[in-house]
Amino acid sequence: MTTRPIPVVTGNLQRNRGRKVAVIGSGSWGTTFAKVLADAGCDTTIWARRHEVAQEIQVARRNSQYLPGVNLPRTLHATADLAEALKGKSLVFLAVPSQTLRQNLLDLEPYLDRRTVLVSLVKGVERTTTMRMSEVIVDTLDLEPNRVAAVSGPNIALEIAKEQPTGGVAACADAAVAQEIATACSAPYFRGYVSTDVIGTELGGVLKNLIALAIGIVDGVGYGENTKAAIITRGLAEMTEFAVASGADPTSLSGLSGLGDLIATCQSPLSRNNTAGRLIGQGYTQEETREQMSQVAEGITSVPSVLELARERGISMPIVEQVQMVLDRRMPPKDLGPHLATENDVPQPELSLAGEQPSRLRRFWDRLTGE
Ligand SMILES: NC(=O)C1=CN([C@@H]2O[C@H](COP(=O)(O)OP(=O)(O)OC[C@H]3O[C@@H](n4cnc5c(N)ncnc54)[C@H](O)[C@@H]3O)[C@@H](O)[C@H]2O)C=CC1
Ligand SMILES: O=C(CO)COP(=O)(O)O
Repeated sequence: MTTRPIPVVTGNLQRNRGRKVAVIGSGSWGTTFAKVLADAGCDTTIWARRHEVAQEIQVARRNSQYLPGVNLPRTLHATADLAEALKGKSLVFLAVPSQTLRQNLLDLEPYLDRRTVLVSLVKGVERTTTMRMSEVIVDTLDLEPNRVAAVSGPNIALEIAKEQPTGGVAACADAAVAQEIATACSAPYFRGYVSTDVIGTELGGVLKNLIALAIGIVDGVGYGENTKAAIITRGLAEMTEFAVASGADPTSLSGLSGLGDLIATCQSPLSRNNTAGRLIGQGYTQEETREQMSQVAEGITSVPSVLELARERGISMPIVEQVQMVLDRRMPPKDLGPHLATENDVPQPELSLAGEQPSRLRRFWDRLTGE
C-alpha cells in the first residue's frame, strides 16, 4: 500500500471552508491537532474535560499546561460541553488516552450525527481487550468501517505546535473518506497522506512506542548509537512482522506511520515513551516512572497486550519481550541490547524478520518487490 499525498496544500483553506470538525481531548496532541485543523481552514472546535482548560484556550489562546509558549489560532473554538462540541460536525478526531476511549465514546454517542466520521489520533491498544482504537470505536458504537479512521505519523506535538513541518497518514477503509480527512488536516506545515490500510497505520503508531521504550532504556543505561541503531533496525522487523500477521500491508510499516514515526519517537527527547524508558534505564521502577510523567506514555500499557497478541499469532518479538522483562524487573536494563536473544532464540539471518521462517520471509519479500 503506497500512501499518496493530497496534491495541493495551498488550496486547502478554500477546500476546507465550512468544514465543521471537532477534536475530543485537549492534551498536547489534541490541542496541537486542533491548531493544525484550524490552520488548514476547518471550522474547528476542541472539547476539554476541564472547564478551565476550555476557558484558557478560548480566551487566552493558550494551553499553558500542555503547550507552553504556543499561541493558538483565534479561529479555534473551545468548550467543555460535549453536545456543543459535536453539533453538526462531519469529522470528530479523538485524542484521549487509549484506556479511557471506550468510556469517552459512550459519553459522546448521544450527540453523534449518524454520518459523522470518527478519527482516532490515539497510539495505544485497550488493555482489557487488546483491541486497536478503531476496533474499540466499532465495538462500542457499531459503526460501518467507512465511518472509522485513524491519523498517525511522525508527530511530536510540541514541534508541530511550533509549526515545524511534517506529515501524517489519514487511513480509512474508504479511500474517499481518507482523502477528505487528509484534506481537512493539510495545513501549510502539515501534510496529510492517504491510505486505506487502517490496521498498518494504527499499528505503526502503537508498536513504535515499544521500540522507543527500548531506546530510552539503553539511553538511560548509557549505551551509544550502535546499540540504538541495532534496536531500531531489529525493532522495525518486529513491528513489521507483527503488523503483517495482524493483516497490515507491509509497506505501511516502511512509510510515515511506521518507520517515520519510529525514527521521530526514538530520536526525540520530547517523546514521552522515550523519556519513560530512560527513567526505567536509570533504575526507576515502573510505578516511580508513571508518577514522574505528567503526560500519557502509551507504550508502557501496550507492552503486555502486544506480547499477548504476538503469542497468539506465533510471533517472536525479542525486543518487546525484553522491554517487558525490564519493566517487570526480571532483567536489568543493561542486559537489553542488540544481541537480543532470549534463551530459546536462534540467531536469525540479517535480513530476516524477527523469528521469521525462510518460506514466509520469501513471501514477504516477493510481496514487497511485486514478484
Ligand atoms: N503528544 C504527542 O506528541 C502525540 C500523541 N499522540 C497520541 O495521542 C493520545 C493522547 O495523547 P496526548 O494528547 O499526547 O496526551 P496528554 O497526556 O498530553 O493529554 C491527555 C489528555 O487526556 C485527558 N484525559 C485524561 N483522562 C481522561 C478521561 N477519562 N476522559 C477524557 N480525557 C481524559 C487529559 O486531561 C489530557 O487533556 C495518545 O494516545 C498519544 O499516544 C499521537 C501523536 C502525537
Ligand atoms: O506519537 C508520537 C510522535 O509521533 C508521540 O510520542 P510519545 O507519545 O512518545 O511522546
